Amino acid sequence: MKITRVEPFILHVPVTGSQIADSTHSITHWGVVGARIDTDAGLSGYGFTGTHAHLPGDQLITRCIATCHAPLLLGEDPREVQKLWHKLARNPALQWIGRAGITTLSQAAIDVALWDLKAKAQEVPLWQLLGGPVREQVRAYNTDIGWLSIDDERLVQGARAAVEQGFTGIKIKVGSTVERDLRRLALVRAAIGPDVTLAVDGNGKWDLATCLRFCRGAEAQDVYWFEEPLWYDDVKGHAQLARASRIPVALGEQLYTQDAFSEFFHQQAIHWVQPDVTRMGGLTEVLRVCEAAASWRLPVAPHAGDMSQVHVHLSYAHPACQVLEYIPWIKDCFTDPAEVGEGFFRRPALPGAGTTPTPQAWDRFRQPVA
Ligand SMILES: O=C(NO)[C@H](O)[C@H](O)[C@H](O)CO
Ligand SMILES: [Mg+2]
Repeated sequence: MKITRVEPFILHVPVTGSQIADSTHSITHWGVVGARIDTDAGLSGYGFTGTHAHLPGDQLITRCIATCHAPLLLGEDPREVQKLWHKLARNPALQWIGRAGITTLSQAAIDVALWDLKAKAQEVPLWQLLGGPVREQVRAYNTDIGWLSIDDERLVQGARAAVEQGFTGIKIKVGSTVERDLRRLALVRAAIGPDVTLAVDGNGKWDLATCLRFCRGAEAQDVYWFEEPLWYDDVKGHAQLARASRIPVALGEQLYTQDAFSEFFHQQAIHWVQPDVTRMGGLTEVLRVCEAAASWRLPVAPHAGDMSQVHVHLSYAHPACQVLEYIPWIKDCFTDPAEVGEGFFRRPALPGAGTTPTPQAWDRFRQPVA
């Protein structure tokens, strides 16, 4: 099988309620920035990275796909995923301009498209290609009810509704003021009861002193994990927080390489590992991180930069994965949506990686790739 064409694409898909915010970002659409890879066997694979739908930035990624990565792929066998991952990631000219950033987001779209092709060629869902299911169910936790843009009353209503729908895990955003965030945390804990896991996510906003103050007040609410409490690259700060607080530290959605995770492992600065195929140059590097997490006996909760379209396959197939984020913004854009029923992700049925857009989504949400 040979790669005959690589076509970049951009979809901008509205978020729930037309606008959401965390401590750092406020967005109206999710950017699905990807590549369709065609082959001489008549199969096409799709992969994408996730952005905040900033079109000029998305077009930088698609230009990287079209002019830097695509020429390295034409004529290659798409099933040789490891070889092609290294060919792109270690291309001297591209490595020189970006070992982490736009080049890895561009490569993420391509690597996932290759895994999609590989699974389609074997006519199996990706979880089967990865070794088959290691669990009967993949537990979901709902992030989409916990945005900072949601007022207290609707926050409590949404949390209750999620529990009524069967969710056994919830995550709410923090990073506004400690007082406001502790108040909201207590309201949600009171609303959902003691048995639903309740995580918080700061998206890297606060400094260590603020995190310590928040954690002192939050410990009474049995917080499942404190996600991205500090700046993404601050390994020593996370290590200090992990030692000073009894709330587990989670991070990873902003890390690009296995080496970045390795530093957090070695400094014991992480309890929950949250890699993301849309940031790490694809599934190939995320699999390395899952193996490393397993060797450190740390649980994995993949981040939903893909809105769990691909990570639901990973979570069924990799023993280190324990729970998966649910954000439903883009699921209906795909022929095999990442769906949750009674608190658990449905096991995907179709061949591939869950990344094939529907014709309706393709027509409705396409943006110009410049
Ligand atoms: O942190 C996250 N999940 O854990 C979300 O991906 C971000 O909040 C969204 O991208 C909006 O910025
Ligand atoms: Mg997060």
